[in-house]
Amino acid sequence: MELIAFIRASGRRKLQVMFALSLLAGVANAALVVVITTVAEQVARAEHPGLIAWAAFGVAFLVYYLANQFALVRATTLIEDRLNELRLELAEKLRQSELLTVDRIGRGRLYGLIAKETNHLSVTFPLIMDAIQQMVLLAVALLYLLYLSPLAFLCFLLAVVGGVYGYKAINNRFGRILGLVEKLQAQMLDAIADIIHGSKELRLNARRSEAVAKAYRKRSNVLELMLVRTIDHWVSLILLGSLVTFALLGVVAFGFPALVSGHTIIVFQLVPVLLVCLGTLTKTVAQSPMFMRAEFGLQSIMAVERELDASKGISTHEARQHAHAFRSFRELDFREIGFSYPAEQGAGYHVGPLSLTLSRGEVVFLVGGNGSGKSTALRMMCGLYPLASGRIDVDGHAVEGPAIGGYRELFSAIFVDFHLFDRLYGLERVDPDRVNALIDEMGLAGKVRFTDGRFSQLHLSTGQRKRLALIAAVLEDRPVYVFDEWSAEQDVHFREYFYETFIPKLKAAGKLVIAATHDERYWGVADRVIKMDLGQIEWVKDQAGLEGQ
Ligand SMILES: Nc1ncnc2c1ncn2[C@@H]1O[C@H](COP(=O)(O)OP(=O)(O)OP(=O)(O)O)[C@@H](O)[C@H]1O
Repeated sequence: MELIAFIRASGRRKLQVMFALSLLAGVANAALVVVITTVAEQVARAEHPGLIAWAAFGVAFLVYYLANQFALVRATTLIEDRLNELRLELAEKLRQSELLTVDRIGRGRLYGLIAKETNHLSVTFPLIMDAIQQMVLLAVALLYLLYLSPLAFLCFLLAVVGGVYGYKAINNRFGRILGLVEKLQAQMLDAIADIIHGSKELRLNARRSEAVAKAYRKRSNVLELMLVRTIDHWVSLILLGSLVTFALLGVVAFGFPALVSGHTIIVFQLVPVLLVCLGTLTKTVAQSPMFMRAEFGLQSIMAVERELDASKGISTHEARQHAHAFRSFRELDFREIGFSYPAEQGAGYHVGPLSLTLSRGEVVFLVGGNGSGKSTALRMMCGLYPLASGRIDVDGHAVEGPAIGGYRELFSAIFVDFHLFDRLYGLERVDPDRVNALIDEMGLAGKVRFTDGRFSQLHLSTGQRKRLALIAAVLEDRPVYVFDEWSAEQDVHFREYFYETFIPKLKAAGKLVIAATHDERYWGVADRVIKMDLGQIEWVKDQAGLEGQ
C-alpha cells in the first residue's frame, strides 16, 4: 500500500514515538471502558463504586486525553511535513522534466493531483491515526470480552465474519468508481479552464457560451453521479455496520439472559463492551472510503511522479556545469534535425530533416504559412524537443546527453505562448534603474515600474506584455535570441523599433538572432530568410538572393 510506504518514509524514530503515543491512548481508552463496565456491574448489584474506581477513571482519562492530544498533533505535524516534501518533490520534478512530458500528463491532472489530492491526504491522515487507536481499543476490549463471556466473544467473531463478506461485496464496485472519479475531476478542471480563460469569447457569443456550459454541465453531472455512487458506497458501509451491531446486540440482550446460564447480570457489562467493540469497528469501516480515496490519490500522485522520473530531464546544476563549454561558441550546426509530435490520431506532424549552420552576429528569419513548422523548428533548435533524427553541433562538437541542458543556456526566447513572470527571477542583482530605463525605452513609462524586485503590474495589453518579456530577455544577455512572432501584436512604431533598432543592436553586440515572422516588409533586416513549408525548408535567401531550394 502506497499509504503505508508513504508514512514509513517519515523516519523510524518519529513514527515509533507517534505509534507509542497512539498505543498508550488506545490502552487508556480501553481502561476507561473496563472501569465503566465494572462500575456498571457494581451498580447492577446495588453496590457503590469505591475511591479506587474513581481514581482509576480519572487517571485513565488523563492519560487518554494527553496521549491522544500529543499523538494527533505529532501525526498532523509529521504528515504535513511529508506532504510538503511531496509537493516540493513534485514541483521539482515537474520543473526538471521535459516539456513534452508535462504536455502529455496534462495541466488539469497536474493541478488536481498537486493541489486537491495532497489536501485530501492532509485531511485523511489524522483519521488514520484515530483508526490505529481504535484498533488498539478494539484489541483490549476483545480480550476483556473473552474474559467476560467466551460465548459473546464467539458471537462477535461470527458477526465480524458476516460483516467482512458484506464489506468485500460493497467494496468490489468501489475501486473502479474511484478511478473514474479521478479522471473526471481532471476533465472538470480542464472544462472550467475553458470558462475562465475563454471568458471574452464566451461573453461575445451566447451560442458558444451555452455550448461550453452544456459540455461543462455534462461533465459535472457525470462527476456528480460518480460522487453520489461513492456516497452510496459510504452509506452502504454505515448501514452494514448498524445491521451487524443491532443483530449482535439483539441476540445478546434478548437471548443470553434467557438461554445462557449466568448471563443475567453480566449482560450489563457485555452490552457496553460489545457497543465499544462494534463502535470502533463500524467507525473505522465507515471511514474506510476516505482511506481508499487517500490511497488512490496517493497512487495517482506516485504514478505521475514515476512518469516524471522516467522522463527525467537535466538538473539545473548539470545545465550550469555544461553551459560554460558553449558560452563562447562561434557556430551552431543543425544537421538534419527532425522531430515528430506524438500521434493522437493518425500520423503525428513531422518537422525536418532541417540542415542549417548559424553563426554569431547573424540575423535569421524563419518565414512560412501557418502550421508550416516554424515554432516547432525554433523549439528544436533551442533543444527543448528531443530530436527524432539528426544532431546539433556546436563548433564541430556534437551536443549529447545532459550537455543539452548547458546548450539551452545559450538561448533567451520569447515564444508565442510565452509566460511573463512578475519578477526577474534569476536576475536578483539587476540594477532597478537600468530596468526602469528599459521600461521607458519600451514606451511603458506611465504603465509599469520596477520596484522591490518586481514589476508593479502585469495587467497590460499583449503587445505591452511582450515588451516586458523583451526587457527580461535583454537583461538575461544570452548569446542567442529567439523570437516567435514577437512583433505580431506591436503597433507600427514598435514594430519598426524591433526590426530596425532592436535587432540590429543585438547583431552589433554579436548575438545570433533567430526569429519566426510574417512581416515580409522587414525581411531585408535579416542576413538570411528561410522559408518553411510542411515542416521542411523550402528555400533559403541571403542578402544576395536565392541560395538554395
Ligand atoms: N503540441 C502539439 N501537438 C501536436 N501537434 C502539434 C503541436 N503543436 C503543433 N503541432 C503541429 O505542428 C504543426 C506545425 O506547428 P507550428 O506551431 O510549428 O507551426 P508554425 O509555422 O509556427 O505556425 P504559425 O505561423 O501558425 O505559428 C501544426 O500544423 C500542428 O499540426
